[in-house]
Amino acid sequence: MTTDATLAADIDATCRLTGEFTLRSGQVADTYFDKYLFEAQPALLDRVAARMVDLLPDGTELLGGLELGGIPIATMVSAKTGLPALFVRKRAKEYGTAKLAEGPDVSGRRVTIIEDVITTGGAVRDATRALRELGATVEVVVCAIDRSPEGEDPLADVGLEVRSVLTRADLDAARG
Ligand SMILES: O=P(O)(O)OC[C@H]1O[C@H](OP(=O)(O)OP(=O)(O)O)[C@H](O)[C@@H]1O
Ligand SMILES: O=C(O)c1cc(=O)[nH]c(=O)[nH]1
Repeated sequence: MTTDATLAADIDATCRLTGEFTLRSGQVADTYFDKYLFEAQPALLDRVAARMVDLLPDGTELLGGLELGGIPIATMVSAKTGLPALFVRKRAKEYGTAKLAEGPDVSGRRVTIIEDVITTGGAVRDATRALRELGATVEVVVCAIDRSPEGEDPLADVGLEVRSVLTRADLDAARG
């Protein structure tokens, strides 16, 4: 098990923006965690990925990184574990291989989704349904930041367990 006592404070100091932000869900928030600001820093990305390795469920066969922000994280976790990565598009490409999930075939494989931020769970829900339609078994998402309302289980409706490196409460508590 990796311990990283300052990760929450370091991510918060790097990523927290304040202002008025329209989120993917259409919600308007006064706080935004810009994941690209930690993903762009290899040492921080490495620390987040190290924590994710500990959170991966046994039996994971493929790491499904969601476009766009989940992809660098999934790649780093893949490098640490040797598990193959998938690069999961929001929409299938309309030419060439026309794939939604780039990389190995997912049919019959156990995919753990790797995501950057969860707010309502909408993006992860869409990807879960799409991967299941392709024949994957999807039971767990590992995310860097879970900012969904405390005590709620945003993906229970699709039977998905959320495992997060950091919650909104962790980031608020670590705020300098
Ligand atoms: O839980 P939700 O309410 O769906 O919100 C979280 C999603 O919103 C962002 O996606 P966006 O499309 O903005 O991200 P990208 O920059 O990774 O493409 C974020 O990366 C999550 O995928
Ligand atoms: O819900 C979102 O769209 C969202 C929230 C957030 O804090 N960071 C992010 O990248 N997306």
